[in-house]
Amino acid sequence: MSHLVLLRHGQSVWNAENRFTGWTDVDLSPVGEDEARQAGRLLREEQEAGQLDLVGVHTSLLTRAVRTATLALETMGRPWLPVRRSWRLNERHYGDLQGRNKAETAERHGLEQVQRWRRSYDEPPPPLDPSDPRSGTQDPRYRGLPASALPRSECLADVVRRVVPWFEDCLAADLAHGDVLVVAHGNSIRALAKHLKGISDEAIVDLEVPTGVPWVLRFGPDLTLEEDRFLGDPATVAALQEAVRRQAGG
Ligand SMILES: O=C(O)[C@@H](CO)OP(=O)(O)O
Repeated sequence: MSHLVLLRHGQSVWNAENRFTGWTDVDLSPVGEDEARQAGRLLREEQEAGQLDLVGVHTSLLTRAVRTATLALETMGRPWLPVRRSWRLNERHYGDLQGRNKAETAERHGLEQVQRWRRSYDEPPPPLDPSDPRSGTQDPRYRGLPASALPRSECLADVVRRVVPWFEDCLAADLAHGDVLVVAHGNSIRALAKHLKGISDEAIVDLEVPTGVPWVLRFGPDLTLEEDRFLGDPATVAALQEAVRRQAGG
């Protein structure tokens, strides 16, 4: 038996400003730092109850996930756990929407269109021009990647295509040895959950992941998913999910 904990980073500065973020490297807000520590406290309780024994951690290459992992591990009392990072866990690239306010974008393009860009499985937002200063082509963290691999916009299906090979090559082997924490982003976690829980292209539209709430998946032999639960009060988690759903309005 092993556990996979999926943790969306704490609230970022742009989450607080209700702006599309994607691959933009935005730091945690003070609220997000608190959420990361609270996630660490919940994980420590699981650990003390004998329900969790982390052997490793994975994060994306984005600062908000890196710092959330650090704060949570310090609070758990396991700052020494080995950590690996991959661009494949990055947030979905939000193309030309990156930096724009979600509610203002809905006023401009209509709520229905914005919700399709946010949640449909296969409709990517308008792409970013490679010459746009918001493009990551000069970012040293991606220097190992060919420029053609850097997305200019992604739909959730694109994220599934980059996350599933990472799960199979990297994470599945780790889970054979024990419990693993993955600190990533709303849409990379939705992509992973889609794969692990066999959620359909239609039903994935309804899955929302709140910031800073650990989501524990328990696997049996042969990586069969046996149970999954968010840590914390269910009504609070449901209210946080609803708030994410309504970020563009409605
Ligand atoms: O802006 C983003 O990168 C994501 C996560 O914050 O937004 P959304 O939840 O709208 O997909």
